[in-house]
Amino acid sequence: MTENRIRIDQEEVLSDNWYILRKYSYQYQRQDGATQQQVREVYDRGNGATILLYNLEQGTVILIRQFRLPTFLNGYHGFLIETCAGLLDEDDPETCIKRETEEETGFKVSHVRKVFDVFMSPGAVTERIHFFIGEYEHDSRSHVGGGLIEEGEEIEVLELEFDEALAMIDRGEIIDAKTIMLLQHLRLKNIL
Ligand SMILES: Nc1nc2c(ncn2[C@@H]2O[C@H](COP(=O)(O)OP(=O)(O)O[C@H]3O[C@H](CO)[C@@H](O)[C@H](O)[C@@H]3O)[C@@H](O)[C@H]2O)c(=O)[nH]1
Ligand SMILES: [Mg+2]
Repeated sequence: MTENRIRIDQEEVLSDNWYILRKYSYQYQRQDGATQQQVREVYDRGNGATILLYNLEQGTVILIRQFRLPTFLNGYHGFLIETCAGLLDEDDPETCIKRETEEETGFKVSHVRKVFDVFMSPGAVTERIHFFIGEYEHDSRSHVGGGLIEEGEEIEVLELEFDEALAMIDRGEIIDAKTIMLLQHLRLKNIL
């Protein structure tokens, strides 16, 4: 598989509002050498970062709860439990996640560890999310968190026993992909 099997012929902006939705027309070369014209819509909202904060002594993790309209529209009550996360904007992933951690949870973290990065919805969205873990301490909390009121954020900070968070996946109470992946990562690598 090489890049030269793909030739972008046309790009049309369908919506350029908060983020950008484009329609692409491209030539796709199949494995037998035949070419095919294909059309796909792609949503570009930049890249993001997320972090699972954990405390080794207490055996706890920090998660957040906030309203997510797309989940509400798809039959859920909308108040999703997630790991802290944000869009990169102009920052590198590590700077972004440290900033988001303080904005959303109030904790200042100085050391974070990158674990992997992931395309979360590769059929439709360009976004690649950088995943981190990091230890938090109560005395490094500068405020109660909550996010930015002017951006409409109302973020509830939850401190949970790690085993309880894992049980919440089994009970269907945690249903966000990045959150499940990071909780399972801590267990798989015997970190907590
Ligand atoms: N007015 C307006 N505001 C928007 C719109 N879309 C997003 N916002 C606002 O833009 C801000 C983005 O906040 P961040 O904390 O930077 O991003 P996030 O929404 O938490 O996204 C993170 O999690 C996503 C879900 O897993 C990830 O997709 C993303 O990469 C990132 O990690 C939020 O205040 C959100 O309400 C929109 O269409 N209109
Ligand atoms: Mg966020």
